Amino acid sequence: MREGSRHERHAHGPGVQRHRRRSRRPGRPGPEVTPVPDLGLLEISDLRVRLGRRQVLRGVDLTIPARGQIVGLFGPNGAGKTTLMRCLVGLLERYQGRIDLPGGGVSYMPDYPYLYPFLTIEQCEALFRSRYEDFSPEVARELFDTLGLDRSRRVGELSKGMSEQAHVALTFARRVPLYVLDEPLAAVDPYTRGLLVDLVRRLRPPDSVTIISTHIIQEVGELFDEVAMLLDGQVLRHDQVADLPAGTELEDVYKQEVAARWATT
Ligand SMILES: Nc1ncnc2c1ncn2[C@@H]1O[C@H](COP(=O)(O)OP(=O)(O)OP(=O)(O)O)[C@@H](O)[C@H]1O
Repeated sequence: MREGSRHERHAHGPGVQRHRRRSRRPGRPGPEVTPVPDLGLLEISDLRVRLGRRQVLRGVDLTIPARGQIVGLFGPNGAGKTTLMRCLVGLLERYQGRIDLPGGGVSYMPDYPYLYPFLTIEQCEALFRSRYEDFSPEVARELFDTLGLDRSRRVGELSKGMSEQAHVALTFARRVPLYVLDEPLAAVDPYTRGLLVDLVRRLRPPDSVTIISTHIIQEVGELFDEVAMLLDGQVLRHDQVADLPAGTELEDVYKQEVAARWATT
């Protein structure tokens, strides 16, 4: 939990400019109007990050309205996925450009385990509950029950895949408009991956955005509504999965794009 706390503290740091929802005040009765959905928006404009002597992000532009969709973030090793995610959650504040997030909090799962190994899952759950007002014990219970994770077991005793499941479940048990998960499924077995995918689809808030970085493109292709491909610190392409030609294999698209880009540089 130690890292989670740190992340959350920084997730609202000064580097992140937030898009705020307008509050609605009761007014005089007026003409009947169809309410316009007050959707949040994730908007990244010309994001640039330098780490040491390396220009890691070189002008990332990405706009995603928060409509409950799941966005897959792909890209070869070193493309800048983790760096981009760290900017989004406020862990990396030294950047140029602009980030507007849907107001209301971020639930982040980094690419390494952070739960205290000496706590049971149940105790981790209690910690989340006391730490985050937006934590839903009902959603947590449904996630853990469906996954079949024994909540009385200590985190340190779990297998790698089980530990990943526990991290993912706790991440999604929070009710926030933005979920950011850095390679959450690498060690989870294919059957449970399917279960998790279904759970996330069913349980995510309808006006949220979920961003998941992964190298397992083929198997979880059906998970994503959108895919953004990052290469050399820039967004190479951003597609709605529904707009891709029928039968398109995401992995093939991705490999062709990377090969084409690297052939010209
Ligand atoms: N602290 C740092 N100092 C200098 N360079 C860094 C630092 N952290 C990351 N980098 C560099 O930034 C680039 C992007 O790294 P990042 O971890 O964002 O890539 P990634 O797309 O998440 O890669 P992977 O798929 O391997 O996880 C890499 O070239 C990496 O070496």
